Order: sequence, then C-alpha cells, then structure tokens
Amino acid sequence: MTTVEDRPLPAPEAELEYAAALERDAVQLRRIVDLLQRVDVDDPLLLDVAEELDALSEHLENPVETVTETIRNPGWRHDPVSGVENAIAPPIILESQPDGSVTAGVEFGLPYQGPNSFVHGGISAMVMDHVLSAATTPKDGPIFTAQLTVRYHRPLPLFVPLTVVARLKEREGRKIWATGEIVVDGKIAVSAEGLFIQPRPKAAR
Ligand SMILES: CCCCCCCC/C=C\CCCCCCCC(=O)SCCNC(=O)CCNC(=O)[C@H](O)C(C)(C)COP(=O)(O)OP(=O)(O)OC[C@H]1O[C@@H](n2cnc3c(N)ncnc32)[C@H](O)[C@@H]1OP(=O)(O)O
Repeated sequence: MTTVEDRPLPAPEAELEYAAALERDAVQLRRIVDLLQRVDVDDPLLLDVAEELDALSEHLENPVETVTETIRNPGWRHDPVSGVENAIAPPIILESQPDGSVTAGVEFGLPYQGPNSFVHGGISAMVMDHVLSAATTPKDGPIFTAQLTVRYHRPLPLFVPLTVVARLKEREGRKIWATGEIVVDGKIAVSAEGLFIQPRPKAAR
C-alpha cells in the first residue's frame, strides 16, 4: 500500500494550492449533502449520481493516508465543527474577541434539521461544546469536556444567521468553567455551561 512517507513532498506553492482544493472539496461535499436532502426520491437522476459518487470515492481511495497516520496529525482544519477541510463540519468559524470571549456565526440548512424547520438539539449541543471549549483557551495542550449542561429556551430555526458567543467563567487548577449562548434575532435560544478539564500530565496518571 502507498503510504504518506512514500509520496514525494509537494513544492510549498503546490501544497497551498492542494490545501485550497481540499477546502473546495469540502464545500462541494457539503453542497451534495444539502442537495441530497432536497432531491425527489423518484428522480432517476439519483441512479447516475450514485454511479458518479462511486467513481469519485474510488478515485480518492488510492492513495489516502492510513487511519493511524491521520490520527497522528489532527488539526483544527479537520475538526468536525469548525474544520474547513471536514465536510461534516457546518463549518462554524470562530473569532477571538478583545474581551477574551469567542464568537461565531453560523447558518444551518436541511442536513441539520431535527424538529420540522428547526435545528437538531444535538447539533446545538455540539456547537456549544466546541465554542465553550474554545473560550477556555487551551493554549498548553488538550482540554476535555467533563460536563456540559445545555438549556433549550426556544427552537433554533434553520436558514437564519445565528450568533454564538462563549466566555470563560472560572478557573480552578486544571478545571475551567465556561458559559455561552446561541442567539437568534437578539434572543437567547440556547444557553450552556461547561466544565472543561486539562488532563493530568501523563507521568502523573
Ligand atoms: C478562538 C479563536 C479561534 C481559533 C481556532 C481554533 C479552532 C478550535 C479551537 C478550540 C476548540 C476546541 C475543540 C475541542 C473540543 C472538544 C471537546 C471534546 O469533545 S472532549 C471529548 C469528550 N470528553 C471526554 O472524552 C472526557 C472523558 N473524561 C476524561 O478524560 C477524564 O474524566 C477527565 C480528563 C475529564 C478528567 O480526568 P482527570 O483524571 O484529569 O480528573 P481527576 O484528576 O480525577 O479530577 C480532577 C478534578 O476534576 C473533577 N472532575 C473530573 N471529572 C469530572 C466530571 N466529569 N464532572 C465534574 N467534575 C469532574 C474531579 O472531581 C477533580 O476535582 P477536584 O480537583 O477534586 O476539585
């Protein structure tokens, strides 16, 4: 099998071009997921699409990084919430604010639907987990969610720009609490509080 090590390194300009292409691939994949939600189930076009998607997957299959190689190289561009190279990420783009809070804007379409015309509650929880953990600013290594409490005040509509905001509340040793909200039309739709823990150094475990 071809592995990452076997491949010649691309020139730096080519690498940038490939990274941009990967971002575009993710955009198109999200678009496909969205379109598949809306296509008529009795549309014969679906047969052709299945063939084309099969061919595309085959094309990508060889060579790809092995699973262990990919796990060794995680990165924010790959993460499932704000990863621009990850097609399952909405993606939400985080911004640090001068006051230390973290904000994000996002608009959800049909693939994220829970109740009719509203965002799935698990998706809101995922967003809160992510933005709250970003607000804990884990600069010196990873941080784990120990507890996440989500309160759903009102349904979160699809197809509407949403604002997410989170801030650090308290820090006590390795434990960090953060709070945040998802706001729509100036009203809080979802609020959350999370406890995040910096794991003990390996030697101390
Ligand atoms: C902003 C600008 C933009 C930049 C762009 C960057 C992009 C993104 C950036 C950033 C986003 C970040 C995206 C990542 C987010 C992902 C988060 C996840 O999905 S994490 C996966 C799910 N969570 C787990 O899998 C944890 C599983 N649990 C564990 O591993 C352990 O239980 C852990 C680490 C949570 C604690 O283990 P111990 O061994 O360190 O804990 P002990 O030493 O026993 O306790 C320490 C203290 O914590 C309390 N504690 C421990 N667990 C607790 C719990 N579950 N609830 C309450 N308290 C707990 C204990 O009572 C103790 O407290 P006392 O010191 O005695 O006061």
